[in-house]
Amino acid sequence: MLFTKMHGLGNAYVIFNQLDEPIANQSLHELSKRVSDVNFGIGSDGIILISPSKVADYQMRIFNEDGSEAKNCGNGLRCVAKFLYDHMYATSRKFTIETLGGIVSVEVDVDQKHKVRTVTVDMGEPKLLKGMIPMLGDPVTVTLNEAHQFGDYSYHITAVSMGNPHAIIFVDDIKQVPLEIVGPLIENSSLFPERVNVGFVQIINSHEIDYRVWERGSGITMACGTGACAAVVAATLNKKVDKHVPITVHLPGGDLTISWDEHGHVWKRGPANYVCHGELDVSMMNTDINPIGRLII
Ligand SMILES: N[C@@H](CCC[C@H](N)C(=O)O)C(=O)O
Repeated sequence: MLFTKMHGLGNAYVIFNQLDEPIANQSLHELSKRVSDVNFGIGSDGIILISPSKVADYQMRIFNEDGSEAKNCGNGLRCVAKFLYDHMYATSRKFTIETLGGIVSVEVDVDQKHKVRTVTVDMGEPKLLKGMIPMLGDPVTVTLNEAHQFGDYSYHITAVSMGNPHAIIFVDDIKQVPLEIVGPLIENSSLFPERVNVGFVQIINSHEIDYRVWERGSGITMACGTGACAAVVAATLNKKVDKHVPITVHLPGGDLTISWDEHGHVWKRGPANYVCHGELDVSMMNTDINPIGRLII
């Protein structure tokens, strides 16, 4: 099985391209757990599969490090767009990608050698109703700065779905947040029947925020694209940043530019990068031995 490891601001995914040949029949949940393992696998925050689509130009599926499948992945979309354009599957700079969370449009920006530099994604409209997150409570109400207790910690939550669920919490000092403790507490809270991604936001000024994330199914990551979008939506709803202007989101892995426009769509622009291409020995995946990626650098 050929693979490409890529990252969006340090949020790393092992990508399997099924456009020419489907990968061997096996549990994708198990594959993701094994491949993502940093000691016995390749090491990543999850895996992504690119396949043909009946309703868009391409299809993307994403599995977290713990093997669970997610409906969307903002950083993964930029990686997939770069892969498709650089490898000449996509011949136009604009194309569409189907995710379980809906169809998104991407537009690549290329350098002089015609390689993708940054990708802009129309992430669509955020969903705010509790029933759409999903979150316990009246399904037709919005969770806006709502107080909740998680073990010893009390936080005010704004809930936003970007195809996948995010709980956004504003704090004065993001560095003081014990993310490895409160992340899993909130992720697995009974408030969120499908678990939740947990993002902490510190407002820098009206067009700049700091954001740290605990991802559902992957833990602390260097960046989360859908989470950055959710953070800007939550900051706008809570009147903490300017409306309809580009907001710079500083993440541990780098910056993203997010705009929530007057038509209700969230736009995300940022880079995507390669780590390596390699070959995974499928026969080893069918035994108890953990997979080994043979890297072709
Ligand atoms: N890192 C991703 C989100 C990946 C899925 C997420 N952990 C979930 O389970 O919803 C991004 O960049 O958006």
